[in-house]
Amino acid sequence: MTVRAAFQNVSFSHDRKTNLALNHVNLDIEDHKIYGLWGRNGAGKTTLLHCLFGLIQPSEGSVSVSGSSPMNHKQLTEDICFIQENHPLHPLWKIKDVFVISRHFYPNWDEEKAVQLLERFSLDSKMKIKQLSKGMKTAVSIVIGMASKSRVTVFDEPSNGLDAASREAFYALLIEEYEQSQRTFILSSHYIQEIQGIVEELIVMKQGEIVLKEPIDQLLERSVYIMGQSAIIHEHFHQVPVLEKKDIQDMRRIMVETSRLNPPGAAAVDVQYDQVPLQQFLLRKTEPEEGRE
Ligand SMILES: Nc1ncnc2c1ncn2[C@@H]1O[C@H](COP(=O)(O)OP(=O)(O)OP(=O)(O)O)[C@@H](O)[C@H]1O
Repeated sequence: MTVRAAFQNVSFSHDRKTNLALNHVNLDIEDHKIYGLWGRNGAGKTTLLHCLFGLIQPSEGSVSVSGSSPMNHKQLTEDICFIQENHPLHPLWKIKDVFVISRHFYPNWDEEKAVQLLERFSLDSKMKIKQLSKGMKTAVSIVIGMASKSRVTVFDEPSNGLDAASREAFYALLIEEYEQSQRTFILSSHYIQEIQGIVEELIVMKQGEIVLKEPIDQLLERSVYIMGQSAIIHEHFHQVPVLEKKDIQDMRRIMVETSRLNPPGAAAVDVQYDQVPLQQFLLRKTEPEEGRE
């Protein structure tokens, strides 16, 4: 796979103090993948995306997109499109004006696609931005991202304000576009349940660091609940690192990572295994250290 963008040992502080919003981040973004970006509030996702888009310069390390630094690099707009949450659109513009501006901004702009997608969201190009609801504005920004044809397209909280039908339309569009191109998409979202069926690989941040970058299927497979009699769980799994423990009367349920799970004779033990909802697993994985059991 071709690496389209790379972070090498990137650190960044907003206040030029020791408080690092990005802490020695190393990350490769490959061509033709759908990534999810997840982290708790303040984890560093926006700062990471701003570095990728060249809006801020790392205090340390380097970022490259298609081999060049994205800082003040106008030509890179064909390689990267960043659709922010509440993407800034002038209230007096009509949607068709937005398309004219986008055509100048994105060298690979696909007007036919833009018009087609607008219809999918039941929007009229003559409508002014100020006439649009929150969800309709989000839909316009999604159309920009899709029709930009940029190699790396970032959608920050892409379903902001979208109703169920529009969300479904967005994810269907994303898959269509992904299948017909070599594009890479990054979906930054707090709603992991919504994106987990779409993304191939998940990047998880905690306190400025990348704590996980893994195919989503693998993540789902290796996070398990083990349930059984407390005494049995204790006897057979007391050496396994536990992410979460719950006792109900004489029964115990523990959350573990299977990659670390190798208890002797586990197969013969009378316990039940269950898949952990991804959100629960991620919450435990990103818990502040002192909050962990
Ligand atoms: N303009 C700023 N000035 C000072 N500190 C900032 C600024 N923007 C962000 N930070 C700090 O940088 C860290 C990372 O913030 P960032 O906005 O990148 O997180 P995030 O993961 O996008 O959070 P959220 O999910 O809440 O949007 C936080 O500790 C935050 O307090």
